[in-house]
Amino acid sequence: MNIGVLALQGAVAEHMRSLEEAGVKAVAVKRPEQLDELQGLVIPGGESTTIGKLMRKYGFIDAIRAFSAQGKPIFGTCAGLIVLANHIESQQGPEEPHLGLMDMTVLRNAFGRQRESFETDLNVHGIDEPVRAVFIRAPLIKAVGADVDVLCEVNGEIVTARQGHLLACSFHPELTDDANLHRYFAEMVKQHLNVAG
Ligand SMILES: NC(=O)CC[C@H](N)C(=O)O
Repeated sequence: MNIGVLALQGAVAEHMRSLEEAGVKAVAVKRPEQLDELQGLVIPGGESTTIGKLMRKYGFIDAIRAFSAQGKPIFGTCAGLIVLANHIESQQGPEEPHLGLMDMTVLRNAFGRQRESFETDLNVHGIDEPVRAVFIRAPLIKAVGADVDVLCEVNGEIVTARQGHLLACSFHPELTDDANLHRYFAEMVKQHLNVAG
């Protein structure tokens, strides 16, 4: 089982390390053709506008939509969550969605004003151990569609959600040495492989 990490911009090496820690072979994805050999994909944190631009430039938008249409799991963290959302808002107003795969409204830099970054332990539904999370100019999920399950909230704000084979969190799980959320994602990929045969 190979899981790719979209390697256009952002925390790529850290996600690869966390996946290896979860017992999975991780691959840095630089070309859309590589997706054919992969069973799951992580879209890392970084800067969503930059990641979106590079995805358009290198032909990743249609390729990742086709990957998702096969039911292959995708995990977006922080900017990666923004890239997955079908509605994006910022302090300046609405923005064009990038992949538009997950039915949710996200607000960029939502924790940015009060505190640029912070670290905390979270209880995520479906994971027994606490998940160590680092928030860096993090987005929050303002609203989710009927098919989306909320897995974690901080002070009443949604920070982790799942829509079937799509998982998204507004923090950086890869900047800690706990790989609990990566193990959870690896399990989603294994389950899809079992169903797909
Ligand atoms: N740590 C992050 O990925 C921050 C996301 C970034 N603030 C954005 O809006 O794209």
